[in-house]
Amino acid sequence: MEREVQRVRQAFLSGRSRPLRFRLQQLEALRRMVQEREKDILAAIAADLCKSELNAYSQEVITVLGEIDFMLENLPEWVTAKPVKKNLLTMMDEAYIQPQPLGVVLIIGAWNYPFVLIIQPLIGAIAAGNAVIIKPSELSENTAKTVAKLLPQYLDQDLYVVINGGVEETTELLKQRFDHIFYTGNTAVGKIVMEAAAKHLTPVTLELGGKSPCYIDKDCDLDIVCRRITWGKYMNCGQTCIAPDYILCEASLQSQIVWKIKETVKEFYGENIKESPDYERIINLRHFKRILSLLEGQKIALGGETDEATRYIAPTVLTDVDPKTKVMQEEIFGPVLPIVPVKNVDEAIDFINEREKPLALYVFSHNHKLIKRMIDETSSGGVTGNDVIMHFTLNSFPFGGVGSSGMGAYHGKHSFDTFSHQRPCLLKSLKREGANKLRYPPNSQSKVDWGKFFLLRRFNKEKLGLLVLTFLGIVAAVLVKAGYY
Ligand SMILES: NC(=O)c1ccc[n+]([C@@H]2O[C@H](COP(=O)([O-])OP(=O)(O)OC[C@H]3O[C@@H](n4cnc5c(N)ncnc54)[C@H](O)[C@@H]3O)[C@@H](O)[C@H]2O)c1
Ligand SMILES: CCCCCCCCCCCCCCCCCC=O
Repeated sequence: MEREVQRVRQAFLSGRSRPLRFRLQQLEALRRMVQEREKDILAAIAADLCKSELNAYSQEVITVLGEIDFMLENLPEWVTAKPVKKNLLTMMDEAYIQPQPLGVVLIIGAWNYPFVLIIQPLIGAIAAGNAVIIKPSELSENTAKTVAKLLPQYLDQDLYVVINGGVEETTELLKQRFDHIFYTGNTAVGKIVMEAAAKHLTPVTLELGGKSPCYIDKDCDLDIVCRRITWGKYMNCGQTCIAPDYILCEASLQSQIVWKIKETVKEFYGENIKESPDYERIINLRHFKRILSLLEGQKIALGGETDEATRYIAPTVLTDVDPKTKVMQEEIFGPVLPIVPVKNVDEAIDFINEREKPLALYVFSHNHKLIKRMIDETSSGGVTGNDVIMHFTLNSFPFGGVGSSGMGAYHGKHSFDTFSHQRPCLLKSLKREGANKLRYPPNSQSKVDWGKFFLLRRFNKEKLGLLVLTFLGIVAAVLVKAGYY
């Protein structure tokens, strides 16, 4: 492992990942890989998650292609140095921020969207000029193998390397020194990753999970609300980090919600859900049993049917759920939707704020003020009003958690920034030494007064201020040269 990381570091130190032209070429090659090997990629995702190729394409491949195009379009502007505002003491100098690559980045992916969750951060890391080691999830082994086979056929083989393996290999990998670690997965392992990173003072991005609430106000169109929630909850069989985890609403709305979700489930997946190409399965037996254990003692208002042999769990809704029960203590990550009755929006806000900060928050209402209030008075990684999941699709948004749902963010420019160091560069001349005397010892009250004047004085009108400051700067330089202080 150590030798492999060393090899990637040597490739980074060669400097070839840095030029803009190289980054663009690699991103184009990655796009070619996705286009030319689409069938292999879709077949691998389908095998891992019992997912139709159409769904694999719309949930994973579209996102990846969109992200590559966005990078190719904007990268030339992002990599250029950005001049910054100067003060009087540096007004004759060159001052700019130059984004630079961090070095060797480790990307650890999760199994639930096994392709996009490693390739989307990879796009950002390449765009920022880094070398990358990718560790896909061992639970989605078909996608892991396919990515390991395809990437070296299209990308620089020494700069971008896939290492496959489970806990043992990841543990070994985490002992190595990286310049950034980007981890997607559960919160418990997130802590392990952060602890390992701390040994080398390596910065981390942690894309974690949590229980994302969904508040339904009585002033709304329940048909539409339930259709949108049904889509986001049961997509990928509930195994989506930003799926609505549970519903908060007034008790009287419950029966209507159950009825409308039931109708929508029929509309989406047909009479025989097991036969639907749009309904996936639970990833493995451990998760299947974990989700079943969450149903114990609950009032099942819809679904509840299961089949261990195929790891099938029907779209399920629980009503009158007690917040103290197990289903409300952990992220469900399966097709089970508890409804917890609350009296009103105040109680819903308190309920959310008494718990860990979620990755996403959803609020449905015709009342725009109520939605704004919910946003103002709570915290979560992201929010969507009157829909679910969709904020993930906008790559101008930073995607990430807050508190126990994660730290750092990515997508689009935010990925580029995550994998870059914003380096402040100040280029002075060895001339004009007279003005510099102000800061050299011995210090004096008049030097401090001039310093206060140059650095702290504010002028209302920017242009006028600059003119006055320029004039005063010249006067000061003359005074300094003439030895007046
Ligand atoms: N925020 C996001 O973007 C996002 C996306 C997808 C999933 N998630 C969250 O991830 C969770 C589901 O994923 P998961 O954790 O089951 O995925 P997982 O089991 O695939 O684990 C994630 C990664 O961690 C590694 N890993 C597992 N145990 C480890 C250990 N002891 N030491 C070091 N590495 C280890 C695995 O090899 C894998 O690569 C959910 O909580 C979900 O909300 C978050
Ligand atoms: C039929 C064409 C529809 C076009 C696409 C519609 C938007 C699809 C959005 C899918 C979003 C997938 C979410 C992936 C979340 C991954 C992170 C968490 O697990």
